[in-house]
Amino acid sequence: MTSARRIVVKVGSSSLTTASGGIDPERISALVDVLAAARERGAEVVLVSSGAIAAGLAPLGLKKRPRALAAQQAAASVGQGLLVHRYTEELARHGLTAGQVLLTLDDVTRRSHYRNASQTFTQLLELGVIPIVNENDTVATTEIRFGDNDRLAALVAHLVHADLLVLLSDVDGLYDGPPSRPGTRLIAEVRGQADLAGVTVGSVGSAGVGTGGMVTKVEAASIATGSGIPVVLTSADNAAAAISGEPVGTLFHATGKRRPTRLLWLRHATEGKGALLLDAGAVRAVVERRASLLAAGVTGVQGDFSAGDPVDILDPEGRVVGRGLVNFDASEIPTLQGRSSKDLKRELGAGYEREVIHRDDLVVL
Ligand SMILES: Nc1ncnc2c1ncn2[C@@H]1O[C@H](COP(=O)(O)OP(=O)(O)O)[C@@H](O)[C@H]1O
Ligand SMILES: N[C@@H](CCC(=O)OP(=O)(O)O)C(=O)O
Repeated sequence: MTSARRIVVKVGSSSLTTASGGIDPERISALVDVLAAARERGAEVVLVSSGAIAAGLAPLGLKKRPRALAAQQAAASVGQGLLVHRYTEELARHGLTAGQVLLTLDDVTRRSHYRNASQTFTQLLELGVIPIVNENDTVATTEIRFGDNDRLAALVAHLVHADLLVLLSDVDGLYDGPPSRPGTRLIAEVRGQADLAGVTVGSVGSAGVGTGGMVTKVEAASIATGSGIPVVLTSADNAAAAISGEPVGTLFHATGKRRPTRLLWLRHATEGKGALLLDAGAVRAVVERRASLLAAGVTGVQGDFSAGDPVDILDPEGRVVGRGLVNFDASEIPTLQGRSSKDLKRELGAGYEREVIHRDDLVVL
């Protein structure tokens, strides 16, 4: 870990705000000092920072995080600029440059968009810029929202081929139960699911500015470690130690190997915009042989989706067995289902010979 060259650091709203809820410039300044020191040692750093909504509250005269999505989006719109301005000023003290990257789910699941995001990160890092990432809250509707920056950070870590993901929160690690309960103990290392068996993972802390609490952090750790990236979860006060590889907080060891990034997004970040029902033979082909899904094995369609959208695939009992990017609109499926590719080509033309979902665009869940 001491040799981590490319590090994604995620900081939560709870670590950036004052007791009264606004953005705390001193905490941003302290974090930037740590990131600059890491850069000085030759590490490349990507920062995923929450805090746009929190930063927008005071200028709008709001006392706490609003409930309605539109009001949160307005707060984020006001706050994001202020937040990035703070980072830009603080990084400039160290002669460093900030670059803002705002992502929605749609930006990274569609193949062309995903490539754009990847190229942008590569270019920014080559230029020595510190990318500051957040969800594009102002345009993210429920369908295209990640909803929490913990998962976003895990997916970004994978996208940029990071060696380490550091999740900074207002708690110094994962405890075996919500730390407000007396007697809970810090878990220093997690080597796999078994180590989480007796752990009660609770929701947001007392300040109420964060989203998702420990649940989304443990999920993020599982996404990252499952594809070969170790994760350190600790408080922002321990950021320097965590980035330098000192044993602080909770270390989640890598458990799996790297997989194609786009499929990781498809598995962990998307929800199906509809569903395709499969017969038993198609389920076997897709799940066991990892084959493409052909029209012949489709028995029904649910929902209203367009070609390119993620859809769930269901077995004859209605259980979700996979998710993929579909090649046809929902309205076209009834004409195609149950028919062989040859048949479709003869009757409808060569454009209809293609798979309903190509195996490269499909994950088995
Ligand atoms: N098992 C647990 N271990 C540690 N913290 C927990 C646990 N269960 C719930 N929490 C709560 O999760 C909170 C952190 O999540 P959150 O408020 O979403 O922070 P952030 O803004 O950093 O994303 C902590 O303040 C803590 O109270
Ligand atoms: N995108 C939102 C933060 C979403 C989020 O996950 O917040 P947090 O749980 O504090 O990391 C914002 O900038 O306010």
